[in-house]
Amino acid sequence: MSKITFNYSKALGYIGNHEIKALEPTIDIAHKMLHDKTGLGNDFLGWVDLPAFYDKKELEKIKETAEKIQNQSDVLIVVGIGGSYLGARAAIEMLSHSFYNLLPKNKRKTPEIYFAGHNMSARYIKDLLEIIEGKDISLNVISKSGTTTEPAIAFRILKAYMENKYGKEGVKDRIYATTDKEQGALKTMSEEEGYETFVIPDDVGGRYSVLTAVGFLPIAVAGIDIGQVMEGAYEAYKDLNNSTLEKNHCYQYAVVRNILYNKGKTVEVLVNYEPSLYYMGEWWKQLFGESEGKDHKGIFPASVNFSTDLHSMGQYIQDGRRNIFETVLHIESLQEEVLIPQQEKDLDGLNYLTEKTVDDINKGIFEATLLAHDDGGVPNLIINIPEISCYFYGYLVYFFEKACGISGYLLGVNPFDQPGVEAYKNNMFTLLGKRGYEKQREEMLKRLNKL
Ligand SMILES: O=P(O)(O)OC[C@H]1O[C@H](O)[C@H](O)[C@@H](O)[C@@H]1O
Repeated sequence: MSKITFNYSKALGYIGNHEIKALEPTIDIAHKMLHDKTGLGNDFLGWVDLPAFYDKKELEKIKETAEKIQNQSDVLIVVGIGGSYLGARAAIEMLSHSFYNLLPKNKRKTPEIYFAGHNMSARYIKDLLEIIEGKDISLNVISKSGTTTEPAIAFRILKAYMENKYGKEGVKDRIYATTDKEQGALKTMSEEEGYETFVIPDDVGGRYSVLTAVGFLPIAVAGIDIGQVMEGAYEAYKDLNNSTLEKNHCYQYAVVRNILYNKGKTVEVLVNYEPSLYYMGEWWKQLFGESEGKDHKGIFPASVNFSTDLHSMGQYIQDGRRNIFETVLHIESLQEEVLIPQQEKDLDGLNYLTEKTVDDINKGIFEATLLAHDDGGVPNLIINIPEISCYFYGYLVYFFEKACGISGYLLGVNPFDQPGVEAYKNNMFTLLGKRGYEKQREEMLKRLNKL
């Protein structure tokens, strides 16, 4: 089976192979820290061996429940935020029809899937309630802590809506909770209300949790083969379980991005040429942003969608401040073939392209951009993905998770905590008047010119 590979030849004008070699001993240490669980954040390394030692019974239970949801409902609502949302959305967007929810019933045997709890927009919730009106609904609420405000509020609203529709007894069979095995409000509520629960292992943090029930239940409901996803992750687990830089493309990526960072390339832009990879970029940003952005350091992860953004952000990348490098998700071969039709009168002057497919043009844009950005002073890293498939989704997820862990250790941070996200939460609780947060309220209201 072909593999995901890493190519940094378009960064060699900025870094030398000797610099990569010089990091070999450090990489060996970082590898051991991850595998022997001796580094910072070692309580959260359950994801490292997950593809080899995952709970097979749980996976079967997920498949059965997914089938049940497919049969019982027209719609699945997935409530979650951050790591309890992005991985599933990335998989469903990458591996399903581009217009999945709009497909007619005879073309899509699986439920429509909507996400909630990842924003606090009244408008979004109103519109969602309108779109699900008259349809049969199942809901998967996902929260590791079980206490995150946005999904908890969205769940409260949707739970009330569902109880009104199906009764308290009826919803027992339609609400599925994915949370900690014993802690948190969601766990307590699920026990009290009698919801079926799925467990997020203690030692797997939110942004590393897509290969557990967190990602797998919604992904399976969409009709995606989660066994194949795990197979891909397992292959990555085996391929990347060595610290030989020459062989380990994932570690090469971690090393190269750190060398570039140390040379002032502080922004990494993840590039895709397939709209279905948009949420892969969102997932990747959380993974790297929360893992590395701390102690006043870390690469700023950004993402762009080409060729759309070549007509907007392309200007900045080509010509703006030179603190950027790009990492391109390059899909080597696409199944879909769309031909460019010949026209008798060549009014738009495009007849010279009629021997080519749309994907040929997309690849042409990729190669042209690669050279242009190289000329413009932007190092380009390429991650070659043989094709868009469940298997390579799993492989890619594990590739990035491991690169992120290693990269964080190279940077000297704990890649498995996120202390920075608490700041806004504390302010919010204070301002909204949560009990126990009264102390700074007055001072905060003054700062907002509300007193
Ligand atoms: O799964 P939950 O506990 O609800 O957390 C959801 C998300 O919220 C947080 O604030 C964290 O910054 C994220 O790392 C996490 O993925």
